Amino acid sequence: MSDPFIIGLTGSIGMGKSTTAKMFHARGVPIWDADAAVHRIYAPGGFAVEPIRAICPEAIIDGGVDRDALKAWMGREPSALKQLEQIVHPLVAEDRARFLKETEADIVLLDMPLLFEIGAHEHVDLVVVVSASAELQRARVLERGTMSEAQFETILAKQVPDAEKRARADVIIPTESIAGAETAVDEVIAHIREKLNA
Ligand SMILES: CC(C)(COP(=O)(O)OP(=O)(O)OC[C@H]1O[C@@H](n2cnc3c(N)ncnc32)[C@H](O)[C@@H]1O)[C@@H](O)C(=O)NCCC(=O)NCCS
Ligand SMILES: Nc1ncnc2c1ncn2[C@@H]1O[C@H](COP(=O)(O)OP(=O)(O)OP(=O)(O)O)[C@@H](O)[C@H]1O
Repeated sequence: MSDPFIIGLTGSIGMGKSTTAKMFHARGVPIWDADAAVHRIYAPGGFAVEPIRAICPEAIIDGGVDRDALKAWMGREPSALKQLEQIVHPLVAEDRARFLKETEADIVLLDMPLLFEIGAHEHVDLVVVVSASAELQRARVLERGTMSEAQFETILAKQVPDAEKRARADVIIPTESIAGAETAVDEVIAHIREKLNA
């Protein structure tokens, strides 16, 4: 089996990556989801549990990494996110490499919030960015009720700005509406299939 065509899907927090990734999945494109990989390594027995215990023992609850405890730690320790990333990112990269090695599909999609930040855009065949207005983004994230405004700002400040992501994208998928995003997803898949069959 030859290497798959790799779509790198990214977008800032709350811009609609997961929703758009599901649209690709519904059209037969297998998905690797970076946030889901973090959930796997944070679960009881996961690869991140012991390394995180070493830097923040109170974040380990019932054998797994507790996100609320991590967020509380981030609130009082400015270097917390950086320390976490040093543990999490290499483990997530290993998870991604396993997925790419094992897949038999001709097209796959990597759903990666930090595609540009970690330089992974250089290893994909097409960079797809989901984007909507900053107002819609903020409203959607705060509506979820899982993050405070301050936590949203901390994460946002760490991410490559939306305008820069748009400028670096091969394709932008607008996520103001479901129908608009679905049309754009159909176009992306048709374009790739055309290229693969040429
Ligand atoms: C900060 C934490 C505790 C927040 O957990 P919570 O369940 O509330 O949110 P969730 O994990 O769903 O993240 C929401 C979104 O925040 C953004 N985000 C998360 N971590 C980071 C980061 N280190 N840098 C920039 N953006 C980030 C992503 O867009 C993500 O989709 C959690 O995201 C975490 O442990 N992050 C560190 C690990 C990491 O770097 N993950 C990024 C993907 S590899
Ligand atoms: N095309 C769309 N049309 C309308 N609403 C959308 C669209 N895409 C996403 N949404 C809504 O926006 C919110 C955020 O979407 P989603 O969870 O997919 O974003 P995300 O980029 O994966 O977020 P995060 O980076 O925080 O993990 C959700 O409430 C979702 O229903």
